[in-house]
Amino acid sequence: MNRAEPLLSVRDLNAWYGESHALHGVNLEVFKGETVTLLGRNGVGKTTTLRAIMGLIRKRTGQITFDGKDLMHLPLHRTAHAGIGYVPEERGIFATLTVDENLILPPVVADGGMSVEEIFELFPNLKERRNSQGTKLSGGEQQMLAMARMLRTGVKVLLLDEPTEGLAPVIVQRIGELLATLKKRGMTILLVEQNFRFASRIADRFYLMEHGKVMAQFPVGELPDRMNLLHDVLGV
Ligand SMILES: Nc1ncnc2c1ncn2[C@@H]1O[C@H](COP(=O)(O)OP(=O)(O)OP(=O)(O)O)[C@@H](O)[C@H]1O
Repeated sequence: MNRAEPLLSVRDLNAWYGESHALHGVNLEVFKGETVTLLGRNGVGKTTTLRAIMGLIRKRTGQITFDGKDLMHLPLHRTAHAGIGYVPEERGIFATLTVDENLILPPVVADGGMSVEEIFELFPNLKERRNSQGTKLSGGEQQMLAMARMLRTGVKVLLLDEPTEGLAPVIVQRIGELLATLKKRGMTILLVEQNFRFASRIADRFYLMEHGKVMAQFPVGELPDRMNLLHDVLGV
């Protein structure tokens, strides 16, 4: 795959919750090794975009291509197997299982995933807590575990929904460092983030969403020129 061919491509994506039309033709692309952030106010459709890519919203139209595969026509259980790791906002840690058990539960979908020992090198705090139950973890530890367990599976892209939400600044910084390390290791990341300062430090490119569609996109280098727009749209 070369730079001209995106790893993930979304074209004219529409999605509905019952009769409620939530996405109105989203277009976006993520290239291999990029960190791309979806920005936008509450309710503009960022989470819905991730869920529609994963196939968790079945009432959808448009085209979604990942690593050369057409995701629109895959059954739900095949989407994760195609190599996309989704970390939802609510994190989805199994409360009654230990850190170790949570880590080994998701099935390996492709070669190239990290071993549990490699994961513990990257997340030493999880190693210390390896026998603790999910319920006993702090919010930051749960977020790290939710990300860490995807790394074992060999996924090629991570879809992360607001990984810093509700976390203390020092933990937010730690998550930023982890994402930078994953990026150095070649991981491709599509991030939904309300914390603009956090996103501006780690993203290569931004998509700004409004009313269920992308209203602007720009690389990190254009951030200074886009601050007025971001101020108007996001209030930052
Ligand atoms: N389960 C649902 N049923 C019906 N409508 C929904 C559902 N989830 C979201 N919506 C609606 O779809 C629209 C897009 O919501 P979405 O959660 O994708 O926005 P968002 O940009 O991720 O915002 P937030 O940061 O608040 O999650 C909103 O109008 C929301 O009210």
